[in-house]
Formats: sequence, structure tokens, C-alpha cells
Amino acid sequence: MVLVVYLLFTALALLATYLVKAYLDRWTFRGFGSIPTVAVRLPYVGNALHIDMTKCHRVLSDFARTYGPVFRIRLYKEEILVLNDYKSIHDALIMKGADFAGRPPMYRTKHAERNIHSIVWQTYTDKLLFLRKTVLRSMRMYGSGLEKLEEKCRPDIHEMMERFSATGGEPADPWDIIYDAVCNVMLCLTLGSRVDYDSINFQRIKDMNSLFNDTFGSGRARRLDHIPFLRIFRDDCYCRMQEALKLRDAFWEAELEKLKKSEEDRDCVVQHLFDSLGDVRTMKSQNGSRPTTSGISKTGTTEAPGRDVQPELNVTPTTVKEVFTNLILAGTDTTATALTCFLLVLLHYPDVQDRLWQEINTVVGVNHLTSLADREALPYVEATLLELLRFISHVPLAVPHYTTCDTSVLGKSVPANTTVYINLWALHHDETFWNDPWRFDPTRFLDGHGKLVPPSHENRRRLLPFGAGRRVCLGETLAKNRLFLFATALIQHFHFQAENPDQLPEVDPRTYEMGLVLHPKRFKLRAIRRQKS
Ligand code: HEM
Repeated sequence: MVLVVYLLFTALALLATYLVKAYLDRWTFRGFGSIPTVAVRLPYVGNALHIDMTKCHRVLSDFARTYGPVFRIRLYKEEILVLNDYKSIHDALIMKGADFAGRPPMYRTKHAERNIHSIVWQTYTDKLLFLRKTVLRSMRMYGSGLEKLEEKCRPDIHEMMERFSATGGEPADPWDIIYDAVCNVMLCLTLGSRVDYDSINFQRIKDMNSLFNDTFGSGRARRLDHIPFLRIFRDDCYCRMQEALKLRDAFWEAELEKLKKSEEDRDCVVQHLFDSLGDVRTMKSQNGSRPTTSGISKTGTTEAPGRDVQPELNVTPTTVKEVFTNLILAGTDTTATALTCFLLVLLHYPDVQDRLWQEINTVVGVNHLTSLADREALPYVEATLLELLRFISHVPLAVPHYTTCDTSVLGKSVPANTTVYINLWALHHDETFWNDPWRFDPTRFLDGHGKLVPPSHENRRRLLPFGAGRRVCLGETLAKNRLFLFATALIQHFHFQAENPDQLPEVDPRTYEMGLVLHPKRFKLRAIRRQKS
């Protein structure tokens, strides 16, 4: 009897504690002031059971209709602030940039120390700033660097067009053709040379991308962050992550060997990063003299450098490998998906395809490929690419941010070490701002004279497909330029038709599946070669 009373009393005490905690949690927990929480938080799991992680961006956008543009959710132990409109996103990322520039610690990124060595997963540190600066400098997306980009894209644009031509207008799935070309441009920029499409190494990088897509993109893999011990039971996401890392390492070893043996000095991101290991050592060395071996010297090894590397930066060959992985992953899937969606849009909106063709044919013709210098003279193309990024919003929640100090958003306090989701999907489909947001309409970005509206125009300011502020996408300029070069080349040379209009997947991004980015369902099209006039 005593035992029963004791157990009953304990159960009641636990329930009372939970209810009080849940109440406090709702309004003031950890100093959140008046930011509302999504109701019905269950013990331990929080809101996890109410949120389908494979369409998290849509569920959160629906919550914003009930709770307003700034609210909190809880996934297991993690308290997450969600920002859904322009005002709050602008306040956090632009006005208080450094406060919101961290990345949350996650099991998946701590694993293999990716949070310490990569750009994407590293929180806001001096090392991150150093890596961002070094990569941006070596990609040189301005001045003569842009001509180099055209040069680097050309072989793969030609290859892509040959592969489309080879279909002879018969139905073909465009995904692999586009993906291979985009991926090879990334390999060329990072490693300084293309990789043969038929080689084992190219297949390795494609398989790695696809496995990472599953483990870092898809919402369901987040379970590993919340329940890391699942790995003991050979959780399938965990196994895929391990397999992806194995493929990456095999690829890396093989390509690094080639880079070391290469006679010419390669002008590429990886070489520059290895050179910067030397710079980091120089910064630290007493006499300031440049070290004789950089991480990639032909005679030297790629082992972790010794104690003379600035310890607080800790830039090592592992860092270079991780940054390479980031750039390949972030730089391939995003652009390949955008271009595939571009084709799907052309099939659904033939009037857009006709207008693009007319503009390109009139301004550039078909005798040579467009160059980046043509961008200004092709406003409809530019407006179409902007609308594409708004419409598909294929990185719907950006990459999770993390507060680096106690701060606030729109005057409401937010404690340090809070995970923050930036809901770009909600921003770009906000029905109170965008007229009919689910319609693809490039003219949103044109003025009454058919000119592109300036960057200060409200529609352009509210378009943030690459995020904003301190963690804005590192490849924004590259992505925009590459999209332009690839999309115009496709329109110049082909007219695209649906294989069977009744079987075409929907263009509406609400039907896309979540991976690293949102993907439409696979489809086939006919690429009909245009006749030269
Ligand atoms: C259509 C193409 C692309 C889109 C829509 C896109 C979008 C984004 C977004 C939304 C973020 C997260 C920003 C944030 O955390 O707030 C991001 C981060 C990033 N992107 Fe892109 N991206 C694209 C192409 C590229 C390319 C081509 C590269 C290759 C250089 C790249 C490299 C990165 C990197 C390294 C980051 C992490 C930056 C950091 O954490 O500091 N992206 N991108």
C-alpha cells in the first residue's frame, strides 16, 4: 500500500513538474520573452510528432498563419526559433548579422569533425571567416575571373548539348545530362581539371552526392541528431553517411595524387587552399618567412601540419578536404536542380520558352554562345532566372543558423545558443506580398518598359534564395552566372517539348521532394534541335 501511494505521489509530482515546465516553456523558457510556441508539446519529443520533416518548410509556413511570422518549435531537446517573413529575416540576418551567424552543433556534423573543418557546418569562427575569404578569392567571380568561368563552363556546356543532340528529339530524362555537366564545372573549379564522365571517380562523386543528399538533406535523417545512439543499431541514415564519407575519401585520395603529380600549377580552389596552409604558417612563424612545403607540395605529404600552424585557426589538409566536399555538394545539386526545374517550367509555360528564345535570338543569335557580358541586354532571361529561384525556393529553410550571443528579433529577446530556421519558402510564397505566388511569372521582375527592376526594388529585396548576411551562400555569384550560361545555351540550341503532357510531373514546387534541396519528380522531354537561320 505504502509503495502504491509512493508511486502515485511520485507520478503526480512528475506530472505537476512537467505541466509547470511546459507552461513556463511556452512563454518564457530560456529567456524567449513573448515569442509564441507551437502548442501541444509532448514530453521529450516536443513538436516532433506534429512535423513531417520531409515537408518541414510547408508545415512551418502553415504554423506561421496561426502563430505569426516569428514562433518557436521544439524538436526533442532543441528549441528552434523560426523566422518566416521579410521583416524578421532582415532584422536577424542583416541588422544583427553576427548574432545569428552561428551553426548549431549536430551529431551528423560533429561526426568526422565536419563542424570543425567545413564551411557549411562550422559555427561563426575566425577560421570560418578565413576559409570563406580564401575560397571567394580563389573563385574570383568578378572582372577577368568571369571570363575564366566562361572558359571553364564551355567544355561542359558543349558536352551537355551534344548529349541532348544525341537523343535525336526522342524522349530523354534531362537530369543526368545536366547534373554531369554542372558537377564537372564544380570539379574543374575546385580541382583545376575535369573528370571523365565515364571514370570510376566521377561515379564515386555522383554516388557520394546522392548519399549525402539522403543523410544531410532529407528531414528524416535529423533523427540521428536527436537520437545519436541509433548508429549502434546500424541505422540506415548512419550507414549511408559512412558510405558517403568512404566514397569521398576514395575520390579525394585519387584526385589528390593526380594534383600532386600534375606538372602545371593548377589555378583552382584546392590548390589555393593548400597554398593558404603555407600562409597560415607564415602568419604564425616568428621570422615571417614562407615555409618550404605547403600541404600539397609535390614532395611533401598531406599530413596534418605541425605546431607552427596558427593553433586557433587549425587549418589542416582535412580542412581542405571538407571544404572541397562542401563546394561539390553545395555547388552541384543546387544548380543542377534549378536547371532541371527551368526545363520543367519551359514545358509547362510554352509562352515563357517562346519569349526567351525571341529575346536571345534577337540579341545574341545562335552562332556563338552567350557571354556574361550579354546579361544586361537580356532582361527577360534575367527576370526568368530570378522568378525561377523565387518560385522553386529549392533551399527552403536555408542552412540552420544559431545565435552566438543573447540577442533579439524585432524587439523580442532570443537567448544565445538557439537554433534558428530561416524560412525562405514562406518568404518567397507570402500571399500577402506576392500576387498569386504559385504562378510562374517572370514579369514580376520587369518594369513597364520590359527592363529588369533594380536591386533596390521591393520584389528584388524580398528575394533571398541564397540567404543573406554573414552566412550568405558562398556560391551566389557563381550560381547566377552559371545558371545564365547554361540556360541560355539550352534555349539557343533546342526547343523543348513534353514527351507526354498528361504524364508530365507538376511544376508546382509544393509537389517536390526534399533532399539536400527540393527536387521535382523525374520526367522526360524531347529536345528538338533548332535550325540555324
Ligand atoms: C541555385 C544555386 C544555389 C542556391 C539557391 C544556394 C542557396 C544557398 C543557401 C540558401 C545557403 C544557406 C545560407 C544561410 O545559411 O543562410 C547556401 C549556403 C552555401 N552555399 Fe549555396 N546555393 C547555390 C549554389 C551554390 C554554389 C554554386 C556553391 C559553390 C561555391 C554554393 C556554396 C555554398 C556554401 C559553401 C554555403 C555555406 C556558406 C556558409 O555556411 O557560410 N552554393 N546556399
